[in-house]
Amino acid sequence: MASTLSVLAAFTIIRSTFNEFFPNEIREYFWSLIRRFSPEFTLVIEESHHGSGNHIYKAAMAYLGSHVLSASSADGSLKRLTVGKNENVRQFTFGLDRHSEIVDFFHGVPMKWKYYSDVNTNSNIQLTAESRWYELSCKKKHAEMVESEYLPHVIDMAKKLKDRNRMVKFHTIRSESWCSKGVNLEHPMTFDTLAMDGDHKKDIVEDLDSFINGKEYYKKVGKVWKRGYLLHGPPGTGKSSFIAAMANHLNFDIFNLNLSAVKSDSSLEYLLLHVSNHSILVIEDIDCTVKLQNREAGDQTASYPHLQVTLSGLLNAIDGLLSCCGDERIIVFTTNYKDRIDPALLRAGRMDKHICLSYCTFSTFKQLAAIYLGISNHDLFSRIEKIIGQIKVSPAEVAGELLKSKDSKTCLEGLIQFLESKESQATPEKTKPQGEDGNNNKQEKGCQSKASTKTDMTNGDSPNHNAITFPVVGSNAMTVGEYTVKAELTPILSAVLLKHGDIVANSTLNSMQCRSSLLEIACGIIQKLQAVKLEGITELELQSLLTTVSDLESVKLQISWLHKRLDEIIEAVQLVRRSSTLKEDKRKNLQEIEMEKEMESCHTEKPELQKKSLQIQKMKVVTQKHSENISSTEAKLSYFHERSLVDGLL
Ligand SMILES: Nc1ncnc2c1ncn2[C@@H]1O[C@H](COP(=O)(O)OP(=O)(O)OP(=O)(O)O)[C@@H](O)[C@H]1O
Repeated sequence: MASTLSVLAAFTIIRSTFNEFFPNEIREYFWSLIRRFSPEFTLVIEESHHGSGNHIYKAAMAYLGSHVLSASSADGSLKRLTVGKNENVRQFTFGLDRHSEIVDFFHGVPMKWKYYSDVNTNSNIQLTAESRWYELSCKKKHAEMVESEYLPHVIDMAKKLKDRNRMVKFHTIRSESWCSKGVNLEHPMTFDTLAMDGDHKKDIVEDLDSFINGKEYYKKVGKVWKRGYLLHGPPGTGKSSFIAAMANHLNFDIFNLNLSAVKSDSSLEYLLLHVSNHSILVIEDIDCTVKLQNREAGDQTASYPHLQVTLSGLLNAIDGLLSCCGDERIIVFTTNYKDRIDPALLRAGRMDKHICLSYCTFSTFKQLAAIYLGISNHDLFSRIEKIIGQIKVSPAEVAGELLKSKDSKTCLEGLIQFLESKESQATPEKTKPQGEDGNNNKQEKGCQSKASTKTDMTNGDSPNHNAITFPVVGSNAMTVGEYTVKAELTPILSAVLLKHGDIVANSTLNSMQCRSSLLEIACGIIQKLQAVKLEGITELELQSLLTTVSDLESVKLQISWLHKRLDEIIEAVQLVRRSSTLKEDKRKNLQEIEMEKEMESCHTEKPELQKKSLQIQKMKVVTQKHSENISSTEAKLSYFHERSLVDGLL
């Protein structure tokens, strides 16, 4: 290589001396003669090609940029390099300086690259334009290899280098189209810092890698190059963190699609059509953002009539448009309730991988301790192991405790206290809701949730509110058909029997007295819901009602419709809480932005200014996300604000 370069250097000197003494026409003639008899051939790769950007030029720039630094330090022949960086890349990018040369070896064949630029001045219109080009030279006998192998290799490598170095962007929608630029996603989560049980992490990373390296495979088997992931599990178990880790691993942009802000199926199609390649399309809380409730569970439209995107609209958009107008795309759905999603959405080919992120096990805790505290063992671990297996605590809660101090012992003691207080707050076995997150009575299928006997009720409800009394058949009883219930409940019972048929007909209890009591309890729940507004009932009260409904279902009372409605109301109550937290966060953020702006005006030094602007930008993004979440939450809540809690049930 050294000798090749010294020959090249000598050749350059002769060439420039020659250029000084002879006019242009003679020089041109001379070089054309040389070229005719030369064993070499040269490709000129100009910056623009037929009036538009030349992809090969751009690829050469990126490809050579990755070689120049090592070439210059290897033999010192390259004395001048260009270097640069902007907000769209992670690392410095290097390049060949004007009239510099580099030799790249491909299958042992030297490929000579030289970079040129020239300024052309048009004196008539006083316009100057710089033209830039690369010249790639090699022996004529390798011309075919250059075309069929080397240039594709340069393009392929350039793409990989570019993908590796680009900043991951986060895109959101505004007024039903994607915000134009997206913001840099500088989320630090990676698969190394994400705690997960067992070998799941390894499997997932392998799955992602085989997906991005699978272009040829997908082509061969005639499949569109896309993959769907369903992330399910209770709040705070790392679903969003998982998406960030995915984006960082693949260096893919995230397109966060808030379906409740999309007004129609055709708007959805438009949005999906404008998601770029090499990206992750995220649809969070899929179970409650569109009319996608499990079709088998009954009428969907009654539940959330304000939502516009339909299940078939979503299926069409995913299968139709994504299939033919994009490449290398990942689509991620998240939900806290997998069993509420229609099976059509979950089938392989749409959601290829279902990943459950569940409550913290001892193994997850140990990973968090290693990540947050840098320890793999401690005397206090055995106490934590004992409690953590008994309660439902999310990794987010554990991580929060581990962040409180830099001292491991203090953190672990704090965590033990926290776990113990959760354990003591939990509702007793008899009234516990059975759902995975303690808020939903259904156990998530396919999710390794812990066999917990406790529930997390952190909404400040007093345990006394749990005591709901039901009417008992007494002297003021009246009959409806064969059943006798308290007089005030007869209108409800009549309406129930009319709308849902004889819901007690299949009950395992045979006596009319028992059956009447079951009906009376069910009607009592409806009466209770009729009498209150969303704000007038606590989550704990609702959980208690739900437990009763489950008991009634266990003796085959057909009231899945009531169960479903209670689930929805509980979710709405949680949304109310979430909405007020978001509003508070947003308020604080806006305050902080104002303060940062003031401080920005006090800083005159450029780096400080940039830092402040960056902080403000980040906070604006968070605030924007909060606003979107608040409006989607309010949209969901408006249904219950405008109606009775039992609207449509009777
Ligand atoms: N598995 C995990 N490993 C490491 N950290 C975690 C994990 N799960 C949660 N965390 C921590 O908790 C925080 C909140 O978690 P995250 O937002 O990812 O949960 P989520 O499941 O998306 O919650 P939600 O359903 O409420 O949106 C994260 O920023 C992270 O610090």
